[in-house]
Amino acid sequence: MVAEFDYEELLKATGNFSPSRLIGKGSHGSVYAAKFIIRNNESLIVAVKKPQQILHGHDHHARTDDSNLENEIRVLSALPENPHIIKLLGTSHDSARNCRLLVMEFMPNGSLHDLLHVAETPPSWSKRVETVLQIAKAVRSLHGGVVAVPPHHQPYSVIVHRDIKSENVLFDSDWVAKLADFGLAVALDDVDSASDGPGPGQVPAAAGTIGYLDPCYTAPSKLSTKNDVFSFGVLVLEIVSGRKVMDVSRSWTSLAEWAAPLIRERRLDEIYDTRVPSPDGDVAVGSTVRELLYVAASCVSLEEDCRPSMSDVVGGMLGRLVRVDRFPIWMTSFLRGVMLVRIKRRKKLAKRWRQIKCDEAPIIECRQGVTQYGDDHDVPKRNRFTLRELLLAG
Ligand SMILES: Nc1ncnc2c1ncn2[C@@H]1O[C@H](COP(=O)(O)OP(=O)(O)OP(=O)(O)O)[C@@H](O)[C@H]1O
Repeated sequence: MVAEFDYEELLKATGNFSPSRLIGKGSHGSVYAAKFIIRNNESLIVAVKKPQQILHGHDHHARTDDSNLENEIRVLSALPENPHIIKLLGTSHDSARNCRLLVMEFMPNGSLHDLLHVAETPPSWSKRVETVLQIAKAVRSLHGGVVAVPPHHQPYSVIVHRDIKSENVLFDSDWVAKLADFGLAVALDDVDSASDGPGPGQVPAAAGTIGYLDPCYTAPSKLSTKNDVFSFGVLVLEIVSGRKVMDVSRSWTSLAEWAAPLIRERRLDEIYDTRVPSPDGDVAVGSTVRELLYVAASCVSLEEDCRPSMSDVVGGMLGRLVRVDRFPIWMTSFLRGVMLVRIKRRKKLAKRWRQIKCDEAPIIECRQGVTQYGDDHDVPKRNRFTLRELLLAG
């Protein structure tokens, strides 16, 4: 059940949708910050998305184009909560324009696009790795890859986002990345793959953003989760290289076309973002970033069947990547060493690397030959270790 916000209150909270409250504009709508005073001068800021007005006919009368926004509301309200997917807070009805508005959590730290291409300080390698993993988890959950669905959630349809790009990855106040803009998303259960064309229940026309768009998605009937896997691969290349996905000022125009041959020839250092020191300066970070590029190369393969599923991507990353965000690299490497020693001693654990927990904060997630995927809470307790336990076991 989606909460209903009073339109008059939204008007007040956005200063009548004042331009000073405008935080972003897309091709389908404008997003405003709405400030509510809750109690004792405490305020809560939410983001409100309003559909675009388009000029229509000879007399150029304004008409509201709310089809994308209605689609976004439908998809977001059907999704279970996920820490890496933008949270829908509710809707509101503008009776004058006869359209609905979407109210969602406010993401104060802007988009990944701005962090990569506009911010003065480019992100560290650890931030990049963390963001890739968070987005991979978000897309995996859309594709239905989460095997352990909490009991209060209904199983849900496979959803293809169709517009995965750095502009649609937003950061919350803790710099956690979340996937946003579900205007083009399609629930595969809702469409009849036998019938192309506009209208409810029919497969929508192919759509997406140039540069991220899967070249195999040439007709409505080619709609599949593999389209998102391709866009995700491009996004990873963008994150590692710090380059824009389309750049007409260069000899190449598409990032995927430029990077894929370099990865095949193992010329990975030519792809790294040169604004930050090479990741190869640290063994753990270097191998992690190289791993990301191999994942990206398989995602942007022109053979759809060669692309991994998002479950494979997340599982592979959890199995091989070292999370370097919470502790210095030397500490994660040290803990990895300690864990290896313990594994040798305890044959029982040898085949089942899972996760090292440090005072309940996961720092290394390792899974080998294990096909069960899921978030941190899915990992059985007996395979968790605290820092104290590891040091005592040393
Ligand atoms: N919850 C939010 N918090 C903060 N800023 C946001 C939020 N949602 C969107 N924005 C900003 O508004 C911009 C436009 O939003 P969005 O991409 O959802 O609109 P759109 O019309 O669907 O875009 P597109 O042209 O990609 O279809 C985003 O790029 C982002 O900068």
